[in-house]
Amino acid sequence: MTLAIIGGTGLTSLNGLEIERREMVHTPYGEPSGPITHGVLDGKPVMFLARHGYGHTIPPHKVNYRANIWALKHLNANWILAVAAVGGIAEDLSPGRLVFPDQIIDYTWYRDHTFFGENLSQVVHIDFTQPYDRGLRALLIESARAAGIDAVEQGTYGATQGPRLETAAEISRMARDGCSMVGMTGMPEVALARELELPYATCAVVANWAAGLHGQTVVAMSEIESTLRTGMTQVRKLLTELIHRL
Ligand SMILES: CSC[C@H]1O[C@H](OP(=O)(O)O)[C@H](O)[C@@H]1O
Ligand code: HPA
Repeated sequence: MTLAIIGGTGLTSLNGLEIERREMVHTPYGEPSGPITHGVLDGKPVMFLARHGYGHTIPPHKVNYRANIWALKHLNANWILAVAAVGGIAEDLSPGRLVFPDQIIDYTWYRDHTFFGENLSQVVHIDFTQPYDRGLRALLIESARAAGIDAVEQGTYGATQGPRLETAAEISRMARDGCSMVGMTGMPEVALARELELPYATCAVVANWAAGLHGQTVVAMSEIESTLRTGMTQVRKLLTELIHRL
């Protein structure tokens, strides 16, 4: 049974991964973000894919989400753990914290968002009431507690189009909508995983307060980068616990 990890901003490689090989998969939907790395992490088989490419060259609206998810399914991944950087909207989502979203609102547009859009013998509507896999989320929560990580165990991810950051007014609207965090890659990734029946959960790292919050006049990329560096050390600790529970 193999865990696939999709690494986002701040996670283009996995510390401690014993790499066995890298494999490029050509999919009916085009090329994934890069080769899939097969290896062993803490004694268990793992696949790793850098969402924005290994040199972080693919912006969020240009990621080929369909090719990425299709490739992981094709390689027989059993679970997908997505690692993502987000801006914190809710009071408790301060920079540096980990959060495991349980809901998502899609504000993206014009992305290839379904495998069921063409060449069908009948129309398919998947259930998406609970977008994230309950079992994998439960393991994330248990793993964080075991690792002594003070993670926020639920929240609503608002997925924006990017690549620009949001205006203060957009963040106010998202807060009114019930979003507790904001990122640019949550959709359509999680929906595509559900379409292919791949259990998927997200571990998000809060990189910054979202635009306009807490008296902030600009969102500084330098601050985001340094917060993510420490956040990813926590993610690595979490992975050790998670892997032994799968
Ligand atoms: C200000 S960084 C924005 C960038 O980081 C997040 O990427 P990912 O979800 O892949 O970690 C966010 O969605 C944006 O793409
Ligand atoms: O403030 C943000 N907005 C959108 N995506 C993000 N990813 C990290 N921080 C942010």
